[in-house]
Amino acid sequence: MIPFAFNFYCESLLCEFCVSRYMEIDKAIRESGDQRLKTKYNNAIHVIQRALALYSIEEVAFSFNGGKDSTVLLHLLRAGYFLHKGEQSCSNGGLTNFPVRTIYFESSSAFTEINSFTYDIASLYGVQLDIIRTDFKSGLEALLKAKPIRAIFLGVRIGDPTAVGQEQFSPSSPGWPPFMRVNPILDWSYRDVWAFILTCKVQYCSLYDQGYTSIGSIHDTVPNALLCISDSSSSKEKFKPAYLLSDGRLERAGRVKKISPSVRGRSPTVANGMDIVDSQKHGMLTASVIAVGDEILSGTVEDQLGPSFCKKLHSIGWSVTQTAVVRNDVDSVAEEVERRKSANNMVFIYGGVGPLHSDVTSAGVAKAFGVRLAPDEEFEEYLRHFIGDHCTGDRNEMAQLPEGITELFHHEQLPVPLIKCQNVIILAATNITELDKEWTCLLELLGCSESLALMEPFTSKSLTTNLPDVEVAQPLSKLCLEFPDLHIGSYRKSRQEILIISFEGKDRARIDSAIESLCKKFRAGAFSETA
Ligand SMILES: Cc1cc2nc3c(=O)[nH]c(=O)nc-3n(C[C@H](O)[C@H](O)[C@H](O)COP(=O)(O)O)c2cc1C
Ligand SMILES: Nc1ncnc2c1ncn2[C@@H]1O[C@H](COP(=O)(O)OP(=O)(O)OP(=O)(O)O)[C@@H](O)[C@H]1O
Ligand SMILES: [Mg+2]
Repeated sequence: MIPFAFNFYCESLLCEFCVSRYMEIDKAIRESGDQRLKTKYNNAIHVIQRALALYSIEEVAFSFNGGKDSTVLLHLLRAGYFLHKGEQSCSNGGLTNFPVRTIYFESSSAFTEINSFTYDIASLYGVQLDIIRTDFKSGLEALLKAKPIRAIFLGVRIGDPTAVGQEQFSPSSPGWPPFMRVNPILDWSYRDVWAFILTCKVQYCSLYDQGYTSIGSIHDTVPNALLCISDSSSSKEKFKPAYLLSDGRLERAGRVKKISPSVRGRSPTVANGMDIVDSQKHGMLTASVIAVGDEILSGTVEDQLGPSFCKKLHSIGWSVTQTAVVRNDVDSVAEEVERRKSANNMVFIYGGVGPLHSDVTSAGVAKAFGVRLAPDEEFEEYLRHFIGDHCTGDRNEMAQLPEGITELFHHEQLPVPLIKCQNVIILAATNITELDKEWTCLLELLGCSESLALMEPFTSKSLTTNLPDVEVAQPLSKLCLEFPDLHIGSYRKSRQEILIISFEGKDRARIDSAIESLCKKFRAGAFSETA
């Protein structure tokens, strides 16, 4: 171990010590016989060097939190910076301290071990920490206002739920302050991370020796049960170290799912804190319909599926609370799905399904649920039948589906199964004919289940009147308050034509009472019922 005091000597003596200190990682990797690790290392160093060529040192920052991934990244950045600058900077005496601005979002719900490891490592390697004590978004907003930062290095890896849709260089999401996210270890696996740490013999947080495999906050993280050594004689459970986890895909098994208080303990199909069975009892099930397509937003293509889908849902007694069109962009899809899935019993989404770069719907749904995209063998098998073998390969993007939340529903009329991720159904339809077919299959497959229960149909009546809007407005708003179980709407076909007032609900008697109540407020004959 290099003593902490080394920093002081380094200021004046430098060179050889510094070179060896910065290059010890590079040397360890090159001397190891692990070809895969060498490739991963070279790729990561390449990304770092590219970022350092694109941005000045004042324009980059490193987001460090003492976790294993950011620990790996710290060492890669040290090596990458040295390789980028070459020995010349060492003779300038510039490499004593870690040169990249480093930010740490300190939180009271962090493990004390993580906190102290972060501080210890910072002093050991001369890392000046900028401590931020607000949430990520506002912290970054303030930081970017105060400093010229344009790119931030993160230890995000492809298996992380937050990595969905990201590449090695990914601009921050819409709604976040603008910066480039640089993810040098995006393509590293869990095993690669431990191979690096063990090969280079670098320190890591002690929690990883106690069975923790991925560390969030004290409220959502426990040791990974897969590493538990059952010991019946002792009341205290013991765990093997994190690097012994054989299946890296289960790295997050110790992360307790984040559940919002209103949803805790309820079925995943929840609307406004009321689950589908409650909603059914009250005779109202709600859905949202989301279309994904830049071409709809630019007006190049008219969305015909949305209105048709609303009619179909309405015909089985469901209430559509919202339709939306979003861009072909993972974050836009994720944001909309996240909002809609907790406010409705079901969400239906179409567009952006397929193998093209713009087909991001599955990724957006995965991100909304905080899970990753993973290859789905069953789905791949269907695709193979449908498209042929040329669609498969190492990375058949189309066969990647949100992990752990996806159910496939196959119907003989459909070439590929319908995809359901908890209360979100992804439709592959691209035109009305395909939608009609998918809808028929959906009803056959799910019409008897809670997911798409057939509800009592809506019934409606309309009145027309010559009365001016101003006269009708107030009594009509009062009526809406008196009959909250009805949809009472009013519209005209043009400014010159008569006003139409529509009443819709599930109980015809209630509609009749509402009409009677409105008519009573005006002279006889003011309204006439339309057919
Ligand atoms: C420096 C930094 C930048 C981030 N940028 C984004 C972003 O652009 N978009 C986004 O959705 N989340 C962003 N996040 C949030 C992370 O994706 C993720 O939500 C966060 O690390 C919490 O992860 P956890 O839920 O696993 O604890 C950022 C976080 C950090 C620290
Ligand atoms: N509190 C934080 N402060 C600064 N950066 C953070 C913070 N939380 C997350 N990050 C950034 O996001 C990255 C991904 O976080 P994540 O929790 O997936 O990885 P990790 O903490 O490095 O390792 P582990 O998966 O074992 O927890 C981190 O490597 C770091 O760059
Ligand atoms: Mg972590």
